[in-house]
Amino acid sequence: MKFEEKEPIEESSDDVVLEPEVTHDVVDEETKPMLDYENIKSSQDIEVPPLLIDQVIGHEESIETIKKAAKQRRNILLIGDPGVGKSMLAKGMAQILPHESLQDILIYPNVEDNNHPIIRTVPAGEGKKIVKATKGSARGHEERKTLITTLAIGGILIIGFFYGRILESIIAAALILLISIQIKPKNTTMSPKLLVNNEENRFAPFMDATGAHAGALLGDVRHDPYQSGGLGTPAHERVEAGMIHKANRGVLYIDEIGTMSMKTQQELLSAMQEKKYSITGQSENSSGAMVRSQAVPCDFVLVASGNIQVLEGMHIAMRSRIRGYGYEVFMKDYMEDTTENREKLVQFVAQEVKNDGRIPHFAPDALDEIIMEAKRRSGKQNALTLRLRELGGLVRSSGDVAIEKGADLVKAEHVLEAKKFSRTLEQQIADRSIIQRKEYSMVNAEGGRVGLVNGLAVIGDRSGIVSPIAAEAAPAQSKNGGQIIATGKLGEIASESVQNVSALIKKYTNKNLSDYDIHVQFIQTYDGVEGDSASVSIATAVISAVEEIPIDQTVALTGSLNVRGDVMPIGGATAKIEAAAESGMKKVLIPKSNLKDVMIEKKYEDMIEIIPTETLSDVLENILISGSKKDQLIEKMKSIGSKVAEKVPQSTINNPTTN
Ligand SMILES: Nc1ncnc2c1ncn2[C@@H]1O[C@H](COP(=O)(O)OP(=O)(O)OP(=O)(O)O)[C@@H](O)[C@H]1O
Repeated sequence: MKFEEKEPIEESSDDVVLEPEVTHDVVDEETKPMLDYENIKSSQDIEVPPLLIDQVIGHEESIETIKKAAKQRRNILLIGDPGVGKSMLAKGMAQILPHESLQDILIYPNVEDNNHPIIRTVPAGEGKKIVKATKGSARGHEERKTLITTLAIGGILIIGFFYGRILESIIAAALILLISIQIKPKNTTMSPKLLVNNEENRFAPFMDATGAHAGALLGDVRHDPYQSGGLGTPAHERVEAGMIHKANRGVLYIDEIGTMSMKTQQELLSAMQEKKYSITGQSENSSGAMVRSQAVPCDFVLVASGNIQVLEGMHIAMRSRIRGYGYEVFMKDYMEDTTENREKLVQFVAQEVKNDGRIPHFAPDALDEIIMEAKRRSGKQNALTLRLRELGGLVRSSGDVAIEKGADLVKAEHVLEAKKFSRTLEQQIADRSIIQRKEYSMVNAEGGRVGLVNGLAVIGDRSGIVSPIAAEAAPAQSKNGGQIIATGKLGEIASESVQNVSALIKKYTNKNLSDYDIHVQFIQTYDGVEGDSASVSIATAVISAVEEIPIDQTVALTGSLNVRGDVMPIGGATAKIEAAAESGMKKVLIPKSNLKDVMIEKKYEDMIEIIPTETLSDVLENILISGSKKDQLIEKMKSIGSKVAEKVPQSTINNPTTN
């Protein structure tokens, strides 16, 4: 890794203009800057590329595909997590589509069939001129008509007064006025409406149709209550273009396309196929439904996006169309932690500051802090998160703190303060639950207890929580064998875990779980707690209950157990370890394969010992309180384990899969 190979600060510090102040409690590398900031005093010195596509960070392959697609005008399906830059890529694509061929779309009345207005396309910028010219000449006619009418009425009234025929002259004047209102110069009724105007567009249009209803997407015709007697607004004046038409020769972007109704997707599909789509009133009860324009061009590139579940709600033909005439792109949620990518993150900060326009630029120590946060949020040792919308939130709130403190530049301390108060809801719930649990002594951080284990879970994206699990084993009540009774919100997971470990328990303890009724309870669980990583904890609690060996309450644990007793990797290792430390635990057992993901804050390093585990026997050895029962159990497990290892080649044993 380039970063690992970087020289330590001692050797390069002479060259650093602004040396990062180390006033904070970040992980390991706090004593050396994350980057060599030799030539920059702050993020202000970083050049922000003018084109949006060049501002997208960490998605080089996706950008390549987008560029290729833009050249050939292909459709794109972007699948990825929220906030990784899907809509940014789509906007960027619009900027690189050829814009010389943009068109304005005009709609004209149809003298032969009023309800079937005529469509005409002209080069961008011409539309407005045409409308202006016809409106100008119509205005001239109108003015002449008003002048003639005024003169005629005035003349009649004067003659009437002169000859003493006042009543007759007023009636005649009123008649002339009525006739004049009814007569519309041909130019007024025939002047077109500019349906789509691309006059001032420097780039191909980008239309975000996310959540748009059918009318907004496909176009609509307004209702007109005064249709009879020629008093109503002419049909062509009531026609409104849809986003598909405004996106003509540009990009139509739809996020979460799977949530769109099948009917609308079907219509969208036919618009994509035909590249033109007539506008009609979307409401059946409206007079607009009688109007149907000539086909309006809608030659757009579709960029659809969403997370992987979006595919379920997507019309099969729509997906096939994208596959056949475009590309599917799966976007990454992290990038490798290299010097180059760290530099890109600095560029990202510069972009966010520029786009926000209200916050100061970032000093090198604050940039370091952002890079460190990107590392932590990735949840992996050698990675940087690409969920940049959320990281952008931290950039903005750090800027707000700096402004509040009257600082010219954002410093590391401002980022650290922003991190404290811009915690997610889940983090706040986790914090509060730790305090609450301490207050009510719900988490045991001392002594030994049979059947009670301090499991660890994650709520939301990255907030750890200690989740105690209690198990009780009683002789089976039914002749047909024991039951697994799991209470709490994770009942299903508990049952599955107990079933999975029953073979192991039989093997290691010679006890048949079907002779027992096993009660498992997740104490005080919250909605949204993920439970995959609870299986090691459940197995430990059950074995402790069955064998009556107490569990060390100063130890917390996490890990996923397979049916052979191997401890498999889990997610959110860092958050879980930090939660265990916050709750007063002295040790934490984590899967060995997760060691590389651990990036706990410095302050926790002395608070808790991290013990890697590979097998259930490693776990039990470290968590059960010593005594003859424990020694017997561990010995047995080890002897069985070594027999298995002798029979099965090592390569087949160590074949972990991620849960
Ligand atoms: N890869 C990236 N490079 C630079 N900035 C990014 C990137 N990803 C996200 N951002 C920042 O986050 C903001 C939001 O990103 P964007 O709207 O493109 O995300 P998204 O993937 O479309 O999210 P969602 O699916 O929730 O709509 C962008 O405007 C930009 O400021």
